[in-house]
Amino acid sequence: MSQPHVVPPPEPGAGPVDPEEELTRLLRDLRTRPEGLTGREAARRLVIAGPNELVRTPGPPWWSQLVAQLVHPLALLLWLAAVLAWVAGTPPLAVAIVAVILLNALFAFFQERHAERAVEALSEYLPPHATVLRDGRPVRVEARELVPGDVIVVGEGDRVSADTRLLSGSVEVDLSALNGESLPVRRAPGGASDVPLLEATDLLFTGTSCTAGECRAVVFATGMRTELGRIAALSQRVEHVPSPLEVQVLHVARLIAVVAVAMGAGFLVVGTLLTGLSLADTLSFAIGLLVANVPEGLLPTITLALAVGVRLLAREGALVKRLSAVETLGSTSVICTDKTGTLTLNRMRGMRLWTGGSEYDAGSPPALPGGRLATAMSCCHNVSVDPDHPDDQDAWVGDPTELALVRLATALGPPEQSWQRVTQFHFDPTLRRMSTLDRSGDRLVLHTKGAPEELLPLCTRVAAADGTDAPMTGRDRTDLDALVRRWAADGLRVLAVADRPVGSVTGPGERAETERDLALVGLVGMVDPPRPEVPAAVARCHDAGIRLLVVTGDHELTARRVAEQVGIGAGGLRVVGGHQLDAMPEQELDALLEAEGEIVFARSSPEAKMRIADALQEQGHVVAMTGDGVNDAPALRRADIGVAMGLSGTDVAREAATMVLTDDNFATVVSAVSEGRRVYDNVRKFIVYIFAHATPEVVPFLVYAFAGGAVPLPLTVMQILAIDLGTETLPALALGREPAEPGLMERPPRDRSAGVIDGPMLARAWGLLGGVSAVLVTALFFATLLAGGWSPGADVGSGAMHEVWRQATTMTFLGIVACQVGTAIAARTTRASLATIGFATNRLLLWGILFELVFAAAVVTLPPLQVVFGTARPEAWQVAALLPLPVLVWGADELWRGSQRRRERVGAVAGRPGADRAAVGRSG
Ligand SMILES: Nc1ncnc2c1ncn2[C@@H]1O[C@H](COP(=O)(O)OP(=O)(O)OP(=O)(O)O)[C@@H](O)[C@H]1O
Repeated sequence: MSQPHVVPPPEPGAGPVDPEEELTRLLRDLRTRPEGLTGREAARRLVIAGPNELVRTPGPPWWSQLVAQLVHPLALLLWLAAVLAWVAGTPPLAVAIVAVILLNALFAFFQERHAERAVEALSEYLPPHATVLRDGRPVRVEARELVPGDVIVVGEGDRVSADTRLLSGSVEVDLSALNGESLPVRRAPGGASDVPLLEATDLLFTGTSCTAGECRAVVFATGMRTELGRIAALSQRVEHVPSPLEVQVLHVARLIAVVAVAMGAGFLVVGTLLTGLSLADTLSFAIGLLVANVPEGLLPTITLALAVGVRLLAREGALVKRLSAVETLGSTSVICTDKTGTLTLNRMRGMRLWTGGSEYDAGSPPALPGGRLATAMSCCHNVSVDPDHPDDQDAWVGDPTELALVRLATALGPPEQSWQRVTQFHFDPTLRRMSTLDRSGDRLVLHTKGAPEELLPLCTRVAAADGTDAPMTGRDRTDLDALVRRWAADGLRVLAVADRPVGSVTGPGERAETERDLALVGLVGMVDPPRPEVPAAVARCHDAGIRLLVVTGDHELTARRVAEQVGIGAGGLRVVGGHQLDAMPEQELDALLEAEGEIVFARSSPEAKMRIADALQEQGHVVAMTGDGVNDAPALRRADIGVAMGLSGTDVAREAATMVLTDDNFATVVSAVSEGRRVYDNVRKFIVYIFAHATPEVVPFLVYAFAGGAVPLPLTVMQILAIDLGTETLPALALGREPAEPGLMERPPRDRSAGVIDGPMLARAWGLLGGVSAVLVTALFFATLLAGGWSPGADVGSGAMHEVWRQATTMTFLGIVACQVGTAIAARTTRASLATIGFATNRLLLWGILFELVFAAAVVTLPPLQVVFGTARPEAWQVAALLPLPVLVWGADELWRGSQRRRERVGAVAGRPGADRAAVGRSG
């Protein structure tokens, strides 16, 4: 025999526990019983043993994160600029650039920490839960409250929250979290004890999940004393994986940096050869171009915008696990949703009843005390009833379908005998039925319920009103079929209920052998009303060009009716049955999915979800897929956005999903898509804003360079720094918080392959906004020079002309600031007019602009800053000349957007709404 595996004592003073010792000894060592602990004892142990939590391994220290910000490629470029400035004999400039690098790194560092915390905080919204016996009763507690000695109940889809030894029942578990092995293994009490701990067949470990079955197990280790805790190197930190958006922007930023370097180097040549400037002058000038073009704050600002999106989504009931999911959500083009609980309320109520050959209204059921239907319904379920208040139906906990059946059974009248469960065959979503084997005295009866299509073929007899069985004839089958279809067409979920006396107990492996030769005892039709908010959410999807597919386990007609009730398939609805889909070749499925209209996939299996997701993705769609069961996990992983249900979903599905809905509501998926679109739009808005300054900063330089010495330098490098890293920062951040633009959910989804930065957007930023600004500030520069008596070629190096030149560069600086105010207001919308969104709807931006103005005023009026930035106090007429600038820049853009909207309307009238709207939606 191998060494016993000894787990450290659960509490000080107690002896070590060997989880594989004989069960009674283990229970004694843990000072517990198969009925578990009392609530008071558990509370006491919690204080001593501490919460059942894994201590997180710390990530890299804060300073290493900060250093990383100092050495990323764009920062290295700035370091290069600083060195060049030093070499060129302009130490103040070098110092200024180093200051910029440091400030920039700090800014990025704090933004990223902020973003990380936003994602980490999500785990607090969704604490794992466990069902534990306390005072002999199953209660649901947070997993952190489990203590050694607790007896927990583990069911299908649950994540195991502590290291435990099985007491009763049997389960299949997925150990992949511990050993990477993805095939589920069976665990049951008993078994050899001389195997490695992880292979013991009667132990369950933290982090594994139950894929089938149900069991009770006693906790022998919690928190860091568990196997998972011991392998504590398993870091649980949320890693920041750059989102596709960030990667794209990084590429563009690098490209721009290369262009900036090329421009700087080019200017070095042009400047020295053509204009006869000194090398030092051209060098500092080239540095200016470089600094002007490098989009320093862009990446951290995007990360922050995504993190803010994550937090807002959490408030709306959608917990997103990855930052990048926010942007993917925005491009969702197909939502595959299940029906029960997502489109409907998942509040089942029995409506109709068929038994003994007659149909009844379930509201006034026949009194059938001891009837076989009532007996079967009250035996075949996993609803838990509070033993102290068995009649309090509101306190019953369980699957809504089963709750409805148990309530109906109670209304029909209590069974004559009391029944004890011997074993059960769990509800299997592929077989669509469940059975229990129950004993009453020496009678052993199998009770089965499930989808009629699955159960009726297994029935050979029908129970008559007097309780006797008659053979099921072909005629019976036709009539029953018609009845099921009639009820389903009214939107009812129909379940068939059957029984069979059994000779002897069979093992769980013999399901097919046991579930046969059944007698049908009744049919039940249940209603599950649609959620009131769903029709509006469906309409929003349709406006937004998002297609909806219902993938449900329910009957075709039931699913069709519910889909129609909420407006799915208003423009054509096709219903595909499970068998039909299974037999469908891939090309046919592709053709079906490519065709117009919406589809209900009824009686579908979890595997079907995978097929559908795959086919849609291959067609270039971005697919959001909802699911709640264990078997849904692969499809949830496969979809672009796997959406699990927080309330009714299993732990396994929640883990596989990218997004968890805390309210299980379809409408929340749609809100999340809208939030994703908003965040993506806002990222584009601040890119437009940040890029727009490049033209007015570069053009004056080019004028200077190509004037061959006749025109003095219109803007100093220090002034460029004051704009890029001073005045402009807060408005850019504020644009990331812009509210959703009208029409956000009325345009088609973004093309999966469309870049965040595209031609039209650059044309708007550099050409329109930047171009107008460049003309205006250059005019202002010349106007100031000419008003001061300057003539081309005049020496501005000293004397009165030097003062005039300082004023002129100050006006270029202030002109760019004023134009950027106009740009910020223009960039707030991509298509809509300012009037439709309202001037004051982004308060943060107004504060940002105020900061910008105060900062600029300080730079030109405070003497120490005047020295640093080479500025002069402007005169009154010059300040007055700045006032129209924001209006002119914004006005030009407003006119352009107006013309775009007109074109779009014309396009819509011409019958090409999609194409044109898509183009406009993409243009910056
Ligand atoms: N607890 C149960 N016992 C027996 N049969 C059930 C039970 N729950 C559901 N069924 C049957 O199995 C069918 C499929 O159920 P399943 O839970 O897989 O899908 P669903 O909840 O109807 O659909 P959706 O995938 O839209 O949530 C149901 O239509 C019903 O006939």
